[in-house]
Formats: sequence, structure tokens, C-alpha cells
Amino acid sequence: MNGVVEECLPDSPLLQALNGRVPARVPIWMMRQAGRYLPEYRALREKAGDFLSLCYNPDFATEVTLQPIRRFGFDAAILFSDILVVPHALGCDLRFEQGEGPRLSTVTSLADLDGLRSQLDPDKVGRVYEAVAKIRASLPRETALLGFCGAPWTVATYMVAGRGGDEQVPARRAAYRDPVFFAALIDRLVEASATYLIAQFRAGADAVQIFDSWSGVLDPEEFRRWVVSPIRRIVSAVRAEIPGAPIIAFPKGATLSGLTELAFATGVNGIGLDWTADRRNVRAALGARFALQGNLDPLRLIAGGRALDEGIDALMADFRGAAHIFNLGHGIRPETPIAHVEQMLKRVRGF
Ligand SMILES: Cc1c2[nH]c(c1CCC(=O)O)Cc1[nH]c(c(CCC(=O)O)c1C)Cc1[nH]c(c(CCC(=O)O)c1C)Cc1[nH]c(c(C)c1CCC(=O)O)C2
Repeated sequence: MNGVVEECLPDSPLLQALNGRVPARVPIWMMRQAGRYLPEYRALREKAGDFLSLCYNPDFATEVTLQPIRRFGFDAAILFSDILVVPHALGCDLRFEQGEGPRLSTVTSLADLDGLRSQLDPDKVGRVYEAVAKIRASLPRETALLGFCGAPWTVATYMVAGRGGDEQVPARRAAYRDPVFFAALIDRLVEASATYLIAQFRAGADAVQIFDSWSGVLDPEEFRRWVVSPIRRIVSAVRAEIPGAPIIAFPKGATLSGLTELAFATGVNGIGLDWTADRRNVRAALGARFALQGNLDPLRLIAGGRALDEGIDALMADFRGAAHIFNLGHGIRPETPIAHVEQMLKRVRGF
């Protein structure tokens, strides 16, 4: 597709897959690969205090990003940060309560939106870009560095509700009742997210992933409007600055028609599948050259044993000869045994 990728990291199987090629070996990484299942993460987290201080300290963020690479040798590192850094840098208050997830100041009207910044606060995002540069400089050459952002729809659901949960009712209701406000909120996030991703590429990211963790709660019309269209606009804004920029979308819970539409309408290079997606149908609809990532149920990784081996074998068989990136269907959970991650790597690498 593009020459940029190959010049930068010729040895990266992940970038080869995103380039529509069948890599010599199937690249593997895990969503949430740096995190609480790792004792070295828990130790550093204790030292740093809260989660946001980790995210905004480039040395800590670098160290945490590298931990799973050192331990497991994954083919990609993902920047340690959070999708809620974008609303935070637009001026929303944000805290992470222990065991309760994020809490934000709510944005529910045009007046609230006017009270936010129009541009990302450079004091906040500057630290993220600094972390990206440090991470890239510390990584082995063949290990790709993934930047990321939340998709506008998913980030908006947290901004409107001030928290996660309950099928994102507050945001869905706001989108129906006040589409003028909601479209303005999405526009602000499209612009901020594009700027954010462009800066991550310039700082050294090799590819980026757009997380749309809540795309599965929308009806097909709303999916088109608040998932497909904003992602398409971000992709085109990023590619205008970074020609050929490799981009993965993760539209969790999307239907087959939603996935197909997203793949064809947005121009992303790859799509992440959650564990409910019927991968053979998706592969048949998109063709073997369109990079597909994920799909292993994270609970198979917790179970280990045969449940894990069988899940891996079936997945690898279904994606044989395709542009495939091995991953879970969602983030690894904190209670996952490290020995099972090792079992997974061994099996995927030995396939
Ligand atoms: C919805 C969402 C968020 N954040 C993210 C998403 C989209 C992906 C998904 O659906 O999981 C994305 C994210 N969050 C984090 C990363 C880092 C990179 C990685 O390892 O994948 C990434 C890519 C670290 C994190 N983000 C968070 C932690 C846990 C913080 C801690 O207690 O140490 C980590 C490691 C906190 C977080 N951040 C968020 C929530 C709801 C929570 C609380 C729930 C939880 O604790 O898992 C928002």
C-alpha cells in the first residue's frame, strides 16, 4: 500500500500485515499488555501513586510500556497511556478511583463544550509525545510502536456520562435529543484526535490504533453517523499529514455489516475483532489481504490449558495465509496468570 512503512521498519511483521502482506511469522501483541497482571507494573504503580501520574511521567510511561516487551518479546509495544487523556487535555476534570474506574466532569450541552479548550493542552499531551519518542528510542528495531486514541464516539460516552457503564445510555440519549450538541462534541473530538495521532506519528509511533470500545451499543444508522464517519474523518486528516500512516480500528461489538462498512468507508489498514465476531465471515467479506487482528476470548487466556490451546489453533487455522495480527478480543484482565501468556506465545510462535 505505502512505501513509508517498509522504509522505516522493514523487519516488522506487524507493519507487513498492515501493508496487506502475509508476514513470515504471525505478529503478536495484547491489548492492555502493560498492566495489573504484571508484578513489575504493580510495583511501579505503587511507587508512582495514581494511574494518571504514571501516564504523564515520560520515564514511568516508557518503563511500563517496555515491561511486557522485555518479559515476552511481543512484536509490538503499545504506548502506555489512556484514551481519557484527550478529554483531560481538552479541560475536563479526570480522576481514576481505585477499583471504580474513571470519573470525569460531564459535558452535556453546547455551553459545557464552549467551556472546554479548542486545542489540546500542550502541557499534558507534550508529555505523551515525549514518552513516545523515548519508547521508540529504547525498542528493538523490529518491534513496532503503536500509538493510540479513543474513537470520538467512545470518548464522548465517557464525557457525557462522566463515567463508564450501563450501555452508554446518557450519550445515546444525548445523541437523539440534542444532535446539534452531540455533533459539535464529536467534531471537537475528531479534530483533537487527529492532531493527537499526527503528533504521535511525528514523535515515533509506527502505527496507531483507534479504540471504539462502545461501538456495539449503537443502532446501524447511529453507527454510521457516530462511528464510521468520525473515524473516516480522522483517517483522512492523519493521512493528509502522514502519507500512508498505518491505522487499525477496534470497533468492539460491531456487527458484520458494521465491520465491513468501517473497513471499506474509512480507509483503515486493519480491524481488531472482539471475541464475538465470526472471523471466517469477516475474512470472507474483507478478503485475505485486509489485516485482521484479535478475536481470542480473553477468558480463554485466564482458563489456560486446552481451552487456550484449542482457541489459538482454531484462530491460527482460520487466518492461515492472511494478513493476520494475533491478539485478544479485548484487553487482558488483571487476574490472568502469566504462565498462560507464556503458553500462548509459545503456541503461536510454534504454529
Ligand atoms: C475504554 C478504555 C479506557 N482506556 C482504554 C480504553 C479502550 C480499550 C478498552 O476498551 O479497554 C485504553 C487503554 N487503557 C490503557 C491503555 C494502555 C496500553 C495497553 O497496555 O493497552 C490503553 C490502550 C491503560 C489502562 N487504563 C486503565 C488501567 C488500569 C489503571 C490501574 O489501576 O493501574 C490501565 C493499565 C484504567 C481505565 N481506563 C479506562 C477505564 C474504563 C479504566 C478503568 C478500568 C480498568 O481499570 O481496567 C478507559
